[in-house]
Order: sequence, then structure tokens, then C-alpha cells
Amino acid sequence: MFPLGVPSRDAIHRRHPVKEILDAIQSPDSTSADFAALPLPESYRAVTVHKDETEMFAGLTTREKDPRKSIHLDEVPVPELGPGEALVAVMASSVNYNSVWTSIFEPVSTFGFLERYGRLSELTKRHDLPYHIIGSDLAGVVLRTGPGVNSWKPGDEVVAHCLSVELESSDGHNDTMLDPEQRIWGFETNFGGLAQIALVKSNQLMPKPDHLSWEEAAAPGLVNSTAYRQLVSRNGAAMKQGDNVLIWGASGGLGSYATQFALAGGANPICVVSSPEKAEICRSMGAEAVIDRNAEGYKFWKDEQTQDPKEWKRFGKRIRELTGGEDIDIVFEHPGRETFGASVYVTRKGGTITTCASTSGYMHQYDNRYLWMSLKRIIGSHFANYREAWEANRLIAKGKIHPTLSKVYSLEDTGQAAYDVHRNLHQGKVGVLCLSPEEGLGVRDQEMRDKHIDAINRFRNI
Ligand SMILES: C/C=C/C(=O)SCCNC(=O)CCNC(=O)[C@H](O)C(C)(C)COP(=O)(O)OP(=O)(O)OC[C@H]1O[C@@H](n2cnc3c(N)ncnc32)[C@H](O)[C@@H]1OP(=O)(O)O
Ligand SMILES: NC(=O)C1=CN([C@@H]2O[C@H](COP(=O)(O)OP(=O)(O)OC[C@H]3O[C@@H](n4cnc5c(N)ncnc54)[C@H](OP(=O)(O)O)[C@@H]3O)[C@@H](O)[C@H]2O)C=CC1
Repeated sequence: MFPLGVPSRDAIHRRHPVKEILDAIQSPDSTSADFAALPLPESYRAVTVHKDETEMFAGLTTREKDPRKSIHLDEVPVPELGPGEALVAVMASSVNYNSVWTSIFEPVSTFGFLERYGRLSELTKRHDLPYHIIGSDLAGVVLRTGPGVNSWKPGDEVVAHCLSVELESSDGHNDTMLDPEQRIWGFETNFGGLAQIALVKSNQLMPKPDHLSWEEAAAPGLVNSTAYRQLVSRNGAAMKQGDNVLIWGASGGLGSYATQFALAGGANPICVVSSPEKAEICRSMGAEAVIDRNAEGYKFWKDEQTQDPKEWKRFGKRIRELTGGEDIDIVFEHPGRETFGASVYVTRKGGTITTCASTSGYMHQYDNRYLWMSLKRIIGSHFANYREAWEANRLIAKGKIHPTLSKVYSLEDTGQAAYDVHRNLHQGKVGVLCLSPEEGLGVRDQEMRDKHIDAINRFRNI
């Protein structure tokens, strides 16, 4: 690994075969054979965290830990390509909250995941390195495929979902998320998407939606697939028409897709956000019931240890006002400790709380009487299997669900991008240009794009 100074993008390209890759991607005449014949570079630029820095934030609060200090841009060697794998030239990626967790080394250092994966086989040893290339989304072009890959070839324009599975055990064969060797690529594996080149398993690949630019196509992947499983899939809450769906962080990464799924599926989203601007975005997506938790001042905790059921009730009354007296069928949970007690309380008899995260703390407290006496269910949900990710991507490709990209950073500024997400300064999704020299490239279906342009741009620059 060679830490970089700040050479310009042009300087890098002049002395690097990466430039040839970019030229091939940008040329309309390039064929699969051209891509297969391109020499692979020996090294590439990648966003990393360093193993010898995992204690750098010791003693600081979560809020004080600054991703700009731990996130680096390094020149790293291209990893060896194994069976069933693909090397992808990454045009764009996006910031997910898992990269925030990696960069602040919470709740655990991700180097522990890489060490454990490295112990599995000779091939997985590649992942156990003193640096972790992070990032769990990409849009780009296949450069090489390993032995046994038949469905994808060099030159294919793709996005990648972030489920990495070995599938050697029977456990994962009904639902690949249940594989004992299930990992999130770029979080629990190395060689992630915030880089010029990424290593993925070929069963992570999906077609890039033609009407989107590289950075737009890279934005939905992780959160869109997660929201799809958590809310729509039978493995999650199996949302149906007419359901009242309480969506926390409804203009954030997960929430901006959950809101779209609720609206597209004929449900009734009750969107919770923390500012008038965010409330306005939800309304512009088509949501009618919006709660500004800041303006309405909910305080579900009296102190660190004690919740305030009166505040749950005030919140529930507000929901009833917005729904004409109805309670919540499905809660789309992810803030965790701060909101979970309220989420369980406001759910209707027989309703579902589906949770995929605990941003504000993972030791939840709730009043179990409201769960068992009212026959409610809590469902744990995590990312999505290949089929669910494919279905979620298909909805993007068909223009039924749209990217919620707000701002785009360069690879050099990924630390700032992660800082924005950590501090909740962003809206929707934050994109990162990797090889792509500018925004707006990669659109192959202008006609379809024109049809959906307002929705595609809804979150831009707000
Ligand atoms: C797509 C995007 C997603 C997101 O953004 S999600 C948000 C980010 N992700 C996170 O915050 C999660 C981070 N991960 C973690 O915090 C930890 O990763 C877990 C808490 C999930 C798991 O903890 P761990 O210690 O890594 O694994 P163990 O499964 O608890 O195994 C530790 C040892 O405990 C043993 N064990 C596990 N279950 C049991 C049991 N039921 N009874 C007895 N022992 C058990 C194991 O075998 C193993 O043992 P041995 O150390 O010897 O190998
Ligand atoms: N298990 C899985 O597969 C996945 C898990 N995750 C996890 O889900 C969490 C959210 O991810 P993502 O949506 O991308 O992140 P974002 O930061 O983009 O959005 C989360 C939103 O939640 C709201 N929020 C944050 N803290 C609180 C709080 N204390 N109380 C109420 N609302 C709060 C904020 O909205 P506002 O301020 O407007 O209310 C914020 O915009 C992260 O912890 C992430 O790691 C994400 C994807 C997949």
C-alpha cells in the first residue's frame, strides 16, 4: 500500500493503465474482446482504513470520531482473481452508513471480520490485509472474470449488490442471507467499491439501469435492496396495499427507498424526519403524512435509563391524527435504542416492527406487555438475498423506484462524504465518483431518462 500525496487525476492517468480502462469505457466502439485484451494495472487507488489506526479514536464519543481522520486514499495492488469472481472497473460508488461504522471502528473494528474471513481458505487469505478497502456499492464495467463465471463477461455494464456468500452449507440454500459464511462485501470483506477497481463474486452482479448515470446507478444498491427485503419481501414485513407504514428517517438512505416502496405499493407511509426541508422532500415524493420529530419535540427518554411512555402516547396520538384514527401496521425501524420503545408502542394489534439496525444504540428497551398482549411481531432483517437485490434493482431499471442521490464527492473527498453521513448533514444518498471524470456519464437510454428526470433529480443539491 502506498499512501498518495495529492497528484491530480490527470497525472495519475498519464502514467497508469487505468487511463486505458477509462478510455475503453468511454468509447462507444469498445467490444467485450477489447476489454478482455486490456492490460490490468498493477495497482489502483482505493479508499482505505488502516489496521494500525484502530485505536486512534480511543476515549472519544461516537459523535467526536471523525471519518476524515481515519479514511485514506491509497495506491493498492490489484488482488488475484479467484474462481467465481470478477474484477470490475468502478465508475462510481456511494457512501453507506456501514462505511461510517468502519471508519470510526464501531461497534467493532472490521479488521476482525477480515481476519476471520482470512482463516477460511487459501483464497480468502487475500482479504486479511493491514488495510481495508471499504465501500458496498458500485456501478462500473466488468474487466475480468474468474474460472466458472459464465453469465458475465468483460465489458458488461453492471452494478453490484453487497451480499457475499460461500454457499457450501445447506443452511443458505433457501435464503442465501442465512448462509453461515454470509458477509457484507466492503464491510466484512476487503476490496470494496470505493476504489477504481473492485473484486466481487460474480453472483453480486446485476445489470446497470440504462437510463441512469454511473453515480445515480451506484446510489440505490445497498439501501434499496435492504429496504425491499425489510418492507416488501415475504422474508421481511410483506407490506400490502393500505398498510400504514411508519418510516423513521424517511428522507435518509434507507428511508427514502422505504417511502418509495410504500407509495408504489399502495401503502400509506407515515414519514418521520427532523427538519422542514426533509419534510418537504417526503411530500414531494408523494407522502401526505409527515412528522417533523424535531419541531414536535419528542423526547422518548427522560434520562439515559428511563423512557417516557407519555411521549410514546403523544407520538401515537399524532399518528392517529394523520391516519384518521388508525395505528401502524408496519414500523420500518433502524434508529434503534432511541426510538424502539415508541415503535413497539405505536404498532397496531398484530402489527410488525421490522428492524435492520441500531444507529443510536443496540441495547433496546421496550415495554413487552405492548408486544405480547397485542400479538405484535419483531422481525430482524439484514441486507437482501440475490433474488431480492435483483428485484429491487429491476424496479430501479423500470423507473418505478428512483435513486435519491443528493450530492456527489470525488474519491479524494470520501472522508468528508462519510463525515456528512455520520453527522446526519446529508439527504438521501451521497455519491462518490471513482473512475468517472465527471457526473452525468454512462446514460444509455435518454428517452426513458427524460420521462423520469424530475424524480431522478428530486434529491439533488438540497
Ligand atoms: C448491508 C449493511 C449493513 C449494515 O450497515 S449493518 C450495521 C453495521 N453492522 C454492525 O454494526 C454489526 C457489527 N458486528 C458485530 O457487532 C458483531 O460481529 C456481532 C455482534 C454481530 C457478532 O459478534 P461476534 O463476536 O463477531 O460473533 P459471534 O457470533 O458472537 O461469535 C463469537 C463467539 O461466540 C460463539 N457463539 C455465538 N453464538 C453462541 C451461542 N448461541 N452460544 C455459545 N456460543 C456462541 C461463536 O461460536 C464464537 O466462538 P469462537 O470465538 O470460539 O469462534
Ligand atoms: N442491516 C442492514 O442490512 C442495513 C443496515 N443499515 C443501517 O441502518 C442505519 C441507517 O442507515 P441509512 O438509512 O443508510 O442512514 P442515513 O443516515 O442515510 O439515514 C438514517 C436516518 O435516520 C434518522 N435518524 C438518525 N438517528 C435517529 C434517531 N436517533 N432518532 C430518529 N431518527 C434518527 C435520520 O433522519 P432524520 O434526522 O430526518 O429523522 C437519518 O437521516 C445505519 O445504522 C446503517 O448501518 C443500513 C443499510 C442496511
